[in-house]
Formats: sequence, C-alpha cells, structure tokens
Amino acid sequence: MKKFGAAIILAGGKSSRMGFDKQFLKIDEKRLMGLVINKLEEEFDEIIIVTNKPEEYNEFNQKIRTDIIKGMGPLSGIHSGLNEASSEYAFVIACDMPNIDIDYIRYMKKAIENKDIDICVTRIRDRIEPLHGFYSKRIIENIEKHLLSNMRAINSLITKSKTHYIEEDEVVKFSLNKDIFKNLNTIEDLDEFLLTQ
Ligand SMILES: Nc1nc2c(ncn2[C@@H]2O[C@H](COP(=O)(O)OP(=O)(O)OP(=O)(O)O)[C@@H](O)[C@H]2O)c(=O)[nH]1
Ligand SMILES: [Mg+2]
Repeated sequence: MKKFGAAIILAGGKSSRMGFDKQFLKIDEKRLMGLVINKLEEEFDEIIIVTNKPEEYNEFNQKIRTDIIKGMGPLSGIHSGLNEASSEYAFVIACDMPNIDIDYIRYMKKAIENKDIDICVTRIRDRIEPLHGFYSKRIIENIEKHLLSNMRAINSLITKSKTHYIEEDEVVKFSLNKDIFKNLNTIEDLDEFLLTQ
C-alpha cells in the first residue's frame, strides 16, 4: 500500500455557529470547498469528501462518502474517510479552512515518512490542531472503539495514540502572515477573513 496519497475533507457538521451550512460557503463567488479541493489536488491523488449531504455533490469527481457511525462529530468523518482511503495515511482537513499551505503539508509528510506513528498533528503551546493532520488507517479500529463508547473527543484519541507533534518553532516558518489553522466558525470570522483578503 502507498504511504501517502489520500486526503479527507470533513463536511458533515451542523454549522450551528455560522447559521448556514459551511460546506456551501462562498468566498468571492467561489465555493470554498472548490478552493480546498483544488489546493489539495496539488499534493494528493485521492480526495474523499465526508458529507451529510451527498446529493449535493453530483457534479463532483471526488469520492463522496457519509459517516458510518453518525452523530459523533468530526471523528466520525475521519473514521469514514480512513475506511475509504487507499493509502496508509490520509491527510484530514475541515471544510472551513481557507489558508491551506501545501508547503507545510509537505513538511508534515516529511516529518513522518520514516517514522512508525499513528497520527501527526501540530501543537502550538498546549493547543493541538486535530483537523489539519495525518491519520493512519491502522487506527480505524481504535476510532471505532472510541466512538462506540460514546467518546467523540479527537484530542483524547490523539493522546492515546502514537502521535508525532510538529511544534510551534517549526510551523512558524510557514505562512508567516496567514494563520494556517484559521477556520471559519461564525459570521464574524467570515467578515474578518474577507477584510484581510
Ligand atoms: N463528517 C462529519 N464532519 C463533521 C461532523 N461534525 C463536524 N464536522 C466537520 O468538522 C469540521 C469542524 O467542525 P466545526 O467547525 O465544529 O463545524 P460544525 O460542527 O459544522 O459547526 P458548529 O455546529 O458551529 O460547531 C467541519 O469541517 C465540519 O463540517 C460530523 O458529524 N461528521
Ligand atoms: Mg471549526
């Protein structure tokens, strides 16, 4: 099996803070999801979108999937996406992150290519960024156990797994004037983002 190649976009959330479904978010008339896909296609040959509205993706060439274990948040999406992935690791990202930096994703890949780890995420001081990282197919069963015992927190899975952390001093070398991990949760986030464009 290839080590890398798959990327998973999580798009099955409730968008309760935004008030409209974030998977249809538009920036300058363009669908953010489209921009995310185009960016990821520079680096990955398999894009898996895990959505709660598969019928809205008829015109897409990517793999469209739904959660297998439903109602448990982003970890459900990671679970479903990993099941589908045809490489050992899949890169996981949320559908509301406009500042993708392919060079940083490549850096993360390099950091783990010769390691035997389950997960690779960034840690900035005490904050972990779980929705921008690499996850191995070998943790599918662990995720299943987690979800079936009603645990939805990704961070607890991360602390229990063999995780490689990229630390702040490494990530600051990338995207100096953009927050790679910015995600748009509210209308205020969106307005603020548009102002900085
Ligand atoms: N597949 C899948 N993705 C999810 C699920 N819950 C959240 N996500 C995705 O995970 C990412 C981060 O989630 P949030 O920013 O909390 O999004 P959200 O849950 O839609 O929004 P809020 O209701 O405001 O918390 C987004 O890309 C969501 O679409 C889920 O149950 N299944
Ligand atoms: Mg969010």
